[in-house]
Amino acid sequence: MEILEIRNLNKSYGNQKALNNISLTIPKGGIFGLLGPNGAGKTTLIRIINQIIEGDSGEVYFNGEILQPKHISQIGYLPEERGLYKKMKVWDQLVYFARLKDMPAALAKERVAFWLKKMDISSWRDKRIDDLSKGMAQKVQFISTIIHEPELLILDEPFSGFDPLNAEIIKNEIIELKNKGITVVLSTHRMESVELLCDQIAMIHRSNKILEGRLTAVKQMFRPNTYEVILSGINETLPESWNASQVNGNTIFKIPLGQESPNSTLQMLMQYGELLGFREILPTMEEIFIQQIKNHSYE
Ligand SMILES: Nc1ncnc2c1ncn2[C@@H]1O[C@H](COP(=O)(O)OP(=O)(O)OP(=O)(O)O)[C@@H](O)[C@H]1O
Repeated sequence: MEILEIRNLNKSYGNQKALNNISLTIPKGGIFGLLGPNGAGKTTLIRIINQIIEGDSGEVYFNGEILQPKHISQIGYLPEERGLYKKMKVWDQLVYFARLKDMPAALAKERVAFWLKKMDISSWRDKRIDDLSKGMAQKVQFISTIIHEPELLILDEPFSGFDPLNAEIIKNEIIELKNKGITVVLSTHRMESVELLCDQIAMIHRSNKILEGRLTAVKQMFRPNTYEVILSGINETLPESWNASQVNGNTIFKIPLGQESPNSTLQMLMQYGELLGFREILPTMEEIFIQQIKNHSYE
């Protein structure tokens, strides 16, 4: 079952096309990476899902129903440009946001106390936002996004502004939310966090969807069919084309798989020395991202 289905969505700002006939299916549960270079159209799509702006044509379905205002309370949105009331105190602000999302007052207070404690920031409850550092305010904003336990969480660059320790805390919170069954849409330029967190991805470039699929399938799709080999105790001269190098007393090189099966390649390699390592090299998301953007930039 999908939580969001986007069909043939179009949006232009004047002459500037921001979304060109985008169709996407976001399954329930799991973390969905929405990727693309600057200006691709990601924020436009996220704003349409959050009903901040409307598409020109096309449809968005939430849990099988046409997206409508009643769904807002089931969505949590952490925008890239953060927005907290600077003069308001942390506690008042979080309770206010929870109430805006239809939470009863007693439950809202209970949840705010729970999250302040969980994030280890209970001592900040009476501080005003403009007395917090950027990273501290980000933590408060993160809590404001998840306080009403939405079914769908949309996080735009959730790690920006955090030091590595706090980024790790946020990452673990995202994993915990996913494990509770919450669907997360993660928009980020940090490919290492996509690699770590996402089950599925879609890539948008110049208003068009250029790639979609499970992360593992996408990585398989772009595998270079190349293996990394580590040998020690070489007893036969290696072919020059392997371009072997010496690292810590071992010989390391890459070979293409070609027509041979991995087993017969292994047997062939064993003739050359003691085989310490043999693994398929899979492309990183960073490599796939850069390659895809380059490939689609000349169309
Ligand atoms: N309010 C607006 N008025 C006019 N053009 C806009 C507006 N918002 C976005 N655009 C244009 O629409 C296109 C898509 O922008 P969008 O903000 O959706 O991209 P993005 O993928 O979120 O980029 P980034 O990664 O930089 O945040 C861009 O060409 C942008 O200049």
